[in-house]
Order: sequence, then C-alpha cells, then structure tokens
Amino acid sequence: MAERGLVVSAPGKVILHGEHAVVHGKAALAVALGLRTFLCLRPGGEERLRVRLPGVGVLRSWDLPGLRALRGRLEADFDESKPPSAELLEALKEFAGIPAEASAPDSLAILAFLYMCLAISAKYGDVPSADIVVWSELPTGAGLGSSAAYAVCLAAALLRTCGAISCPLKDGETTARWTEEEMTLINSWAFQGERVIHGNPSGVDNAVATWGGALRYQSGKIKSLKRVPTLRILLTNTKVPRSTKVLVVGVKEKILKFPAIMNPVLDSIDAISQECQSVLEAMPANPSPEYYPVLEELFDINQHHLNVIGVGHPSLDRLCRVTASHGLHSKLTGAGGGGCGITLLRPDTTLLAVEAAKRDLCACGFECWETDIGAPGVTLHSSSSLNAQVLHALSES
Ligand SMILES: Nc1ncnc2c1ncn2[C@@H]1O[C@H](COP(=O)(O)OP(=O)(O)OP(=O)(O)O)[C@@H](O)[C@H]1O
Ligand SMILES: C[C@@](O)(CCO)CC(=O)[O-]
Ligand SMILES: [Mg+2]
Repeated sequence: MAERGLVVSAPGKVILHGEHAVVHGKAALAVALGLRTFLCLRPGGEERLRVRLPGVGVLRSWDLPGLRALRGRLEADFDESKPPSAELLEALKEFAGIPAEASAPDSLAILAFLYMCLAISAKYGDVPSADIVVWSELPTGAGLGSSAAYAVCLAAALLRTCGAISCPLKDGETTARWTEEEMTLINSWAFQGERVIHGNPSGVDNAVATWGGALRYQSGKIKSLKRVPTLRILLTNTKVPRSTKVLVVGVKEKILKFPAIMNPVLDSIDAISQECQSVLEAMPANPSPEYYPVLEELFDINQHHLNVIGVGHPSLDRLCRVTASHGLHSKLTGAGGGGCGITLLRPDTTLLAVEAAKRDLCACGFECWETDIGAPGVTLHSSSSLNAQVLHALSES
C-alpha cells in the first residue's frame, strides 16, 4: 500500500482512421490527446473503500469485509484472459444495487471499478482502506476515449496499491512512467475494464491511454509510430450523447446482415489507415502544405464509409458541412453516432480562418477547441506536481 497515496493520469485519444473496423481485425491509427483523466488515491480509515466519480455523479462507499466476502465468493470467476462473464457482472450489479439492465454512465463506471478492484486484489493482494477520486478533462461518452482513460487510471492505481507494479518516481521527480513490462500489465487490466464498459472493445483506446504518443493498432499488436509530424487538429464536440457499446453492436449486426456489402467497406477503411500511415511517415516533422490534400481526401472518404456502416449522425454531417464551408475537412472520431469530430488544419490555415470556423461551429451548439496530440501515456505524479487547480478540483469533488 502506498502510505502517502498516489496520483496517476492517462490521456484521452483521437482515432485518425480505423474506428469500428479495428473491432473486426483491421488497423487503426490513434494519437493520445493533451486532455487527461486523473485519479487520486489516499489511504482511508475505517476499513472502507470510498469512490468519488464526479464526472458521472457517483459517490459510493463499501466496507472492506463485505468486499472481501464478495471476492471470496467470486474468486473462481475472475479470469483476466476472458471477457467478464454475464454471471459475474450480475453478481456485481446485485452487490452494488444496480438494476440488471442498467447501462447508465454511473452504473457502468461502478461496475468497472468493482470488477477491477476485486479481480486485481484477488490476484495480487488485499484491497486497502482508501478514498479514490477520479476526475477528467475529457468529455464523457464523446468519442475521446474517456472510458479507456478511466480504466487505465484504475488499473495503474490498483496494481500499484496491491504492489504488483513498482513506484517509478524518484526523489525530486514530479512525474514518472512505468517500464514496458509494467505498462503491458496495466494495459491488459485496463482492457478488462473496457470490456465491462464497452462489451467488445478492440483494445486500441486503452493501448493509446497506456502508451501515449501515436500508434498503429491491429488485433492486439501495438506499433508506436516513431516519426509523426506535428498535426494541427480541431476537435468539435457535437454534444449528442451516444454509447460506444450500442454503436459497436449496431455495426456487428450490419456486417452479419450484409457481409458482402459491409466487409469491402471495412477493407477500404483498412486501406485508408495504411495510406494515411505511409503519408504520415513520409512527412517531415514540420510539414509543408503539399502533403495535406491526400490526408484531407482520406478524411472525406472515411467519413462516408463511417456513414455507410451506420455510425454517422445528422450533427456530424452538419459539422462536416460547416467546416467544408471554410475549406476544411472533417470526420467523426471514436464510435460516432454523435460525440466528437476532428478537423484537419493545415500548417498555413490562418488563426482567422480557424476562429471563423469555430464561430460557426459554436453557433450550431457545438463546443470546439484546438488541442495537442501525441501526449504521454499513463503517468505517476508526485502529489505536489499537480497544479493547484487540479488538486482543488480533486479535493472539492
Ligand atoms: N471520468 C470518469 N469517471 C467515471 N466513469 C467514466 C469516466 N469517464 C468515462 N467513464 C465511463 O465510461 C463511459 C463512457 O464510455 P464510452 O466508451 O461510451 O465513451 P468514450 O470512451 O468517451 O468514447 P469512445 O469509446 O468512442 O472513445 C461512461 O458511461 C462511464 O461509465
Ligand atoms: C468504435 C471503436 O473502434 C473505437 C472507440 O473509440 C471501438 C473499439 O475499438 O473498441
Ligand atoms: Mg470508450
């Protein structure tokens, strides 16, 4: 147990190409965002585990003897190589007083927490008394990998607390990263958390939240892209709520219904990811505008494909039309069905042009912002390194 508590963070992500196709074995290109989720764990008293998740309105607390008894009862059902069974999830729901059919954000967040806490402590060591707060800069359920950032923070904090991974922070350091081997462990447990929230995740989101940077992901294989140019991306949140789980199920049904029609679309999305990777790897660090027409065209084609597989939304069509009227190209990112879109900005796109596009997008009721990409993955922070604002949010929440 980390006596003085710990603070970890993990980034959200943007999928450039390959969302949904990646669930069916195709490649995806994803980059970590400069927006993060933070988890603060402090030792608590009274043999209790207290969890505050202000992003989804959760404040729950369980006594440790009760959690240990539940863990003892379910021990045989924890198998981290398999998706959590329906029976196991039923038992967790019953324990937490969550209705059987519940799929609301708070219910899924509690379920993922209980699963990871009990499964990790069953394997590595006991659950300590603790107060846990998770706080995020990411919008929840908007396509920016909030569920994966949440699951990665939980995995890192719980594994560290149970002593399964080291404390990489040295005296005087404000942040530190874990070893490749430890990150592989964090990633595998975060994937289990994603399975509780998403049903059938590909694993790309938790991989980016763990490793950060930019990567190509296919069927569990992660390849960090070494030479990624500085890309300017405008993010727009349509604020239309949607569930990744439901959208992933919808795509599966379409593929089963029209395999001969849908499989070529997935192959084409795969080819788009390959093409985009080739262009990115050929681009210098500070690219000239000549590379952009291809990247823009790939955005346009993929956006059409994503509509074909049924994950578009009128709000996303509008987003694309508005940015096109400013000569800019956009596509949805993440699971679609609402949520966020990304717009590629050229190096020579003027601030004035970006501001004009932003104004029109905001007039639609959308929220938009330019953000950094290629952020670091899961990170351990010294409590003192977090700025006052974050600490304030953590303690106030
Ligand atoms: N800060 C948070 N605290 C607690 N739970 C969270 C938090 N962020 C996300 N979640 C959980 O993740 C769920 C959202 O996951 P979902 O996969 O639908 O969206 P996303 O991850 O934001 O988008 P995408 O998967 O398309 O990138 C929420 O309903 C909630 O259960
Ligand atoms: C829609 C999807 O491809 C990406 C969600 O960010 C789902 C997944 O890969 O698990
Ligand atoms: Mg998600």
